[in-house]
Order: sequence, then structure tokens, then C-alpha cells
Amino acid sequence: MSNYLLNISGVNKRFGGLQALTDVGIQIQPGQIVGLIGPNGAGKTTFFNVITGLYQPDSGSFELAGKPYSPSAPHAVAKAGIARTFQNIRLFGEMTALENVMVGRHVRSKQGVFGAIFRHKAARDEEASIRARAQELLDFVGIGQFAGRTAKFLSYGDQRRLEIARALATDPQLLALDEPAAGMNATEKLALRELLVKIKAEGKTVLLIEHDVKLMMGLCDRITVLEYGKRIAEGAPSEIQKDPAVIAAYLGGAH
Ligand SMILES: Nc1ncnc2c1ncn2[C@@H]1O[C@H](COP(=O)(O)OP(=O)(O)OP(=O)(O)O)[C@@H](O)[C@H]1O
Repeated sequence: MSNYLLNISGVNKRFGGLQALTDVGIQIQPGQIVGLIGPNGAGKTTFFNVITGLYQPDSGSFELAGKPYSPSAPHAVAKAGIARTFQNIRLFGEMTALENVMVGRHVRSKQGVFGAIFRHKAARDEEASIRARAQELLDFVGIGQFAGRTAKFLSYGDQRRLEIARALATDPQLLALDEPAAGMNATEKLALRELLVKIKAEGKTVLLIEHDVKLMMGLCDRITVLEYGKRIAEGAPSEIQKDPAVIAAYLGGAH
């Protein structure tokens, strides 16, 4: 057993003839923001999808908060305590912002379908507390005033915030964000950075993939670098910035 919140090692993943991940691991201390970077095609998304149960690895050892977890399916991973967002926003566009967060919260709700149908008092009470918590989370991410707005009518930056609020609604031990700054302008990126710092201040642990290396350097406690499906470096941003293998990977790659 280790003190890591997330301790993953020995992950291999092959797609047909392509070895997308070779013996990749990551170790995350509780309360840290950890970044996963690397040139295009390095295997970041594949690794992320393995961690969150979207892809089945060929091998690997997975431990969350000292307990083995099986990344066999996304719902199993969510139950284990990892919540994620997606590179392409996946909201319920026709539902309100509040309803989107309430859906996330229902992962943790106790009342089953029968409770919801027959409107038992316990179910009604739980619904009210889910609603209140959802509003709190919208306030926390800075879009509380848009609770009643249909999700698809929110600005791009606010939709991203909503996704984060929905992920937080599951009370995750680890928040996994897939390119949260993709498509954002400079102002939105700054606001996202502030939000992530706030999430960290709440004691949450965050793993993120992000192409904006400058943003990552200023935000992350630790960074893991992949290239051609292998981990080539791990360290604090100041170490990563001057690591010859990392510099070579970025200069030689598409970035
Ligand atoms: N579902 C799949 N089937 C076959 N090959 C895949 C699949 N997903 C990814 N790959 C391949 O695996 C390799 C790693 O891709 P991956 O998307 O994980 O890299 P990445 O670091 O996330 O890249 P990017 O920064 O461009 O998103 C690439 O060569 C890619 O073509």
C-alpha cells in the first residue's frame, strides 16, 4: 500500500499493430494537480481512457486511495471515485444547468426508481438536498446565476464550468479533466485556472490532459510526459521544463 491517491503502473495497450502504451504508470499524491502532457499521438488520451474505464488495458495495476479498482467500465470507475470530463463537451443540451448537475449527483443518491415514482417523503427530501447541492456547485464554479438556463444556451466557457460542476457532483476522490481549456480564449483560460486552484484549495485531487503547456507549467504540482506511448519524464514543472528528453520530444514533435 502507498500514500498515493492514484497509483497506476505497468499499463500496456495495443490497437491492432500499434503499441499505444508501453508500461506506463502514474502516481498522484492527494490534493495535487497533476498534468499529463506530450506531443500529438503520444498516448495521453489512450492512457486517460484506460484510467477512466473507457478502454480496456492489456495489462496494468490500478489503485485508488490504497484500494485496487477495476477500470472495467466507466460506471465502475465513477463508483470507485473518479469523475471525468470530456474533450468534446458532453452535456444534456436540452436540460437546464441545474438539472445537468443534479444528474451527476444522482450517482450518489440512495433512493431507487421506486422512491422516485411513488414520491416517498425520503425521496422528496433527497431530491431537495440534491437540488440544493447542485445549486451550491453551480455557485462554486461561478455560474449560479444561470441555474435555470438551458445548457446549450450557455457560453462555451460556462459549458465547460458546468461539466466540471457535474463531475464534482459525484463527490469524486479524483477529478479527471480531458483538455479543459480546449477552444477557450485567453480570458476563459485565466478563469479556468482560477477555478482549478479553487478546486485544489477544497482538497480535491485533479488529473488533467492539456495542450497548453504554459497553462500547465503554471498550474500543476507534478507533470508526467508521454512520448510514443512511453513515460519519458515525471517531475515538478521546473524540472520538466529543462528535461532534455522533454525538450527533444517537443522540438521533434508537432508542437
Ligand atoms: N481507438 C483507437 N484505435 C486505433 N488506434 C488508436 C485509437 N485511439 C488512439 N489510437 C492511436 O494510438 C496512438 C495514441 O493516440 P492518443 O490519442 O492516445 O494520443 P494523444 O497523446 O492523446 O494525442 P493528441 O494530443 O493528438 O490527442 C495514436 O497513434 C493513435 O492513432
